[in-house]
Amino acid sequence: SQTAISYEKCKETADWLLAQTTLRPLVAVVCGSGLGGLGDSLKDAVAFNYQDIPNFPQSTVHGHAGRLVFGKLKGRPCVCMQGRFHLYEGYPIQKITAPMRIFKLLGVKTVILTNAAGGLNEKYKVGDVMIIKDHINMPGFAGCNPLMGPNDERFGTRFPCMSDAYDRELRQLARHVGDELGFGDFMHEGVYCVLGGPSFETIAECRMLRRLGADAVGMSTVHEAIVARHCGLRVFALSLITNQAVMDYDSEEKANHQEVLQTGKVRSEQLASLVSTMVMSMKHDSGDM
Ligand SMILES: Nc1nc2ncn(CCNC(CO)CO)c2c(=O)[nH]1
Repeated sequence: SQTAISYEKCKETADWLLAQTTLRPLVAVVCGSGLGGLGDSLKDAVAFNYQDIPNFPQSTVHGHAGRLVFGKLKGRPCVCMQGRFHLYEGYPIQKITAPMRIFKLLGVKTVILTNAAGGLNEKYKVGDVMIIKDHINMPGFAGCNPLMGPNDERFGTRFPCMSDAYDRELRQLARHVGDELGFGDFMHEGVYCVLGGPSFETIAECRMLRRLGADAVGMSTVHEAIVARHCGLRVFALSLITNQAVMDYDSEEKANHQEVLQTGKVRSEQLASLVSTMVMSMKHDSGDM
């Protein structure tokens, strides 16, 4: 059901948060499975459990804390979601993406989305990082799109363009910062395909998605990116490759969540320094940070 999260509800939540902290974040970071550590590196942090925030959904997935953390990354005001929401948890898609609209009403300009994903591109190794340059919205093909239903012009236009969803400048910045930090040999740029989950994809589905041009497969991020772009936020997104999707029938490999979380631990501090260095280097003069 497309239970719309109304402008008024998002505004109520944003106003509640604005009353709780003097921080005014310009960047929001969404931490994927096992990448919640990013939120622990915020300075002068003020944290809210999702269940204490009016109209906020609750995290139900192991590896997703369920906290909204306001603080500073290298001196820049940020807000970090430790735990995000997925279709497979049974949430209406508009509940999953409501935080993007709340960030917009908080005055956030840029959203950084991170996730754990399976590698479809044979060049990718477990632990690699893929900068998302574009997405394939499989659920969207079947009408499962967060913008379905009446459009609220106060957020954005009825038919938003998605050909520029993943900000080119921020992708260039990420590649530059990655090279500076010596991460170049495990960083890639590619196409992320979202599926509903919670079952991992079959071998036939992996082979099909690869043929369709996908480099990584996951169960999140795309819905948030669409809603963020609809309301005019800049979007940067990256995937931590936590396993290689199984591509041939005689392979013994089996995707599992523990492996996803384990890989997240290995890379999370490097991802934290990539993201925090990006946040520090983002343009501020023109104020469209
Ligand atoms: N093959 C494969 N590997 C993956 N690693 C992480 N994810 C994203 C899904 N993450 C879930 C389960 O770990 C938790 O949100 C996937 C996926 O969907 N497929």
